[in-house]
This record gives sequence, C-alpha cells and structure tokens, in this order.
Amino acid sequence: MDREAKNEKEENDREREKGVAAMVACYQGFDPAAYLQYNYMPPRADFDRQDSIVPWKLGCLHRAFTEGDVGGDVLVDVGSGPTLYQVLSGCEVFDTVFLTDFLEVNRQELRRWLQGEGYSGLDWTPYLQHVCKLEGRRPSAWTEKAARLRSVVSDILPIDVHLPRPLHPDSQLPTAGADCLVSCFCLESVSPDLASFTRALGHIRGLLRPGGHLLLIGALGESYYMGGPGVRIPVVPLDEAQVCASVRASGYTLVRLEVYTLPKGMMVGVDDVTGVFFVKARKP
Ligand SMILES: C[S@@+](CC[C@H](N)C(=O)[O-])C[C@H]1O[C@@H](n2cnc3c(N)ncnc32)[C@H](O)[C@@H]1O
Ligand SMILES: O=S(=O)(c1ccc2c(c1)CN[C@@H](CF)C2)N1CCSCC1
Repeated sequence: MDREAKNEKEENDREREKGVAAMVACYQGFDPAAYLQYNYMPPRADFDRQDSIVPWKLGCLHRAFTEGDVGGDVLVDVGSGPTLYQVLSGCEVFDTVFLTDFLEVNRQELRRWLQGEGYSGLDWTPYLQHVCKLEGRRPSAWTEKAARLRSVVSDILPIDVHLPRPLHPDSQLPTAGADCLVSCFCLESVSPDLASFTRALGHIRGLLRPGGHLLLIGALGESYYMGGPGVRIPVVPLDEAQVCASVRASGYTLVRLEVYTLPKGMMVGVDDVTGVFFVKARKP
C-alpha cells in the first residue's frame, strides 16, 4: 500500500472510530423503561388489529424458526435490549439461548425478568400468548413458554457489534459458532453510517457456524429514535435495496426479505420509522 493510500486508510479509520464513539455517547442516556413504553406498550403495540406491526413481526419470526431449515443447539440474540419477543419462537427450537447487549442497564432488565422476582418492566404476557396461538397452543400455555424461555437462556452477555469479535472470548459459544443469530432493530440503530452497518453484519457473521442462519428485523427509512426522555439516537436510514446489498456484501446468502409499511397512525414522534424489514439469510 503506497503512502497516500495508507494515509487515506488511517484517516478513514479515525473517522470511523469517531462515529462509533459518538454513538456510544448517545447510548449513555438509554432508558430501558422509556424505550419499552415507546415501542412495546399500547397504543403503539396493538395485537387486536390484524394489520398491526406486532403480529407481523412475531409471525415472521415464527415462520422462520419453524419452517424446517433452522435448527441446532445454540441461538444468539444480538443487541437484545430490554426485550424478549425476539426469542419467543426460537426458545422452542434451541436448547441454549444467549441474550446480549452493549449496556448493563439492559442486561440487568433481562436478568430481572428471567429471575421472575421483582420484575417491574413490561408485561410480556400478550406477546407470549400470541406466539402460543401461532404455535397452535392454547393461550394459557404462555406460562409454559415463559418457563421454557427461562430454562434455555444460558447467559446474558456484553456485546459490541463494532468489534471484529463482538463477544468476549470467554463467552462459552461453541468453537464452530452459533447455529442461528437473531437481531432486531440493533445494527442500524448503533451504526453511524451504512458502511458501519455493513461491517457490523460481517462482524456478527463470525459468530455463526457455516450453514447457520441470520434472522434480522430492522427499521426502514428511520433517521432517529428516542431512547429515553430527551435522548435522541441517530439511525442509519435504510431502504430495501440497501438492506439486501449489505446482507450480501457481508457474506450471507439472502433467503428472503419481507417488508411491512407502517400505517400513518403509527407515527407518534418517538422515531421517524416508515417501515420494517425482515431478512432470513444463511452463512454459506
Ligand atoms: C433499538 S435497541 C433494539 C432493542 C431490541 N433488540 C428490540 O428489538 O427492540 C438497540 C440496542 O442496541 C444496543 N447497542 C448499542 N450499541 C451497541 C453495540 N455497539 N453493539 C451491540 N449492541 C449495541 C443498545 O443497548 C440497545 O439495546
Ligand atoms: O415493532 S415496531 O415496528 C418497532 C419496534 C422497535 C423499534 C422501532 C419499531 C423503530 N425504532 C427502533 C429504534 F431502533 C426501535 N413498532 C413500531 C410501530 S408500533 C409498535 C412498535
């Protein structure tokens, strides 16, 4: 590499590090309780309307986990935040589930739910009941599903998708890698730009075994969201073509893309999301 190219690469690396550091600073104000209220409680989180985003998301995950090509022992949820909906179908398929997040406040929120004692966060019962319905079980089986989830979560780990190795080496992941990754509203919400989003996809690919699957849910057209009162967090605005190109450029085979367009009434000022994508991809 000649001197000019070396200087340009060093400048690009410095810019990238500054962007990531700025994102870390934004997340210091993240408020799990507020985030759950903004996105996972009524009226935004509505199960009654068939065209609501929540049944759509849970349906995408249910189909992806149960259509026969996804399996193995280990499922990793990348950037869990304070939420659990993303593993309610997967917990029936995998015997070992790792939840992960960058922030201790989120890992603590998840621990509180898993321990069952003194949890004062979101009531996940409607989500558990809905997934039981998708599985053809009676809604009252939600207590069994909650117990199943508590039994298969092996650990709640720190993660940083901007690192080439996002998990600490002691994380007890199998040497060959996880059998499946799920990640929801994380990569585009923690990356300063599209190149960083694509790089992060490549970093988490290293957590997967060859032949393993990535199930990715994310925001389309979103440029910011409120991570708490007065906590405005920038988001990489993505369109469908960019999502597909980044998935392929980071080394996955795209199995399918599904898209949900938000009805106008869903725009309530906590973000400017216009749609949601679901990607099923495979590591060759
Ligand atoms: C918009 S929230 C998504 C939470 C949840 N997965 C959901 O579906 O709502 C983004 C999450 O990414 C986490 N995060 C922030 N920086 C990160 C990083 N560098 N690597 C991995 N996760 C990060 C945040 O702590 C937050 O929980
Ligand atoms: O499930 S959602 O599509 C959803 C759920 C979570 C998020 C967003 C959207 C958009 N901003 C993200 C910031 F990263 C977080 N949904 C938006 C409509 S109302 C119910 C929640």
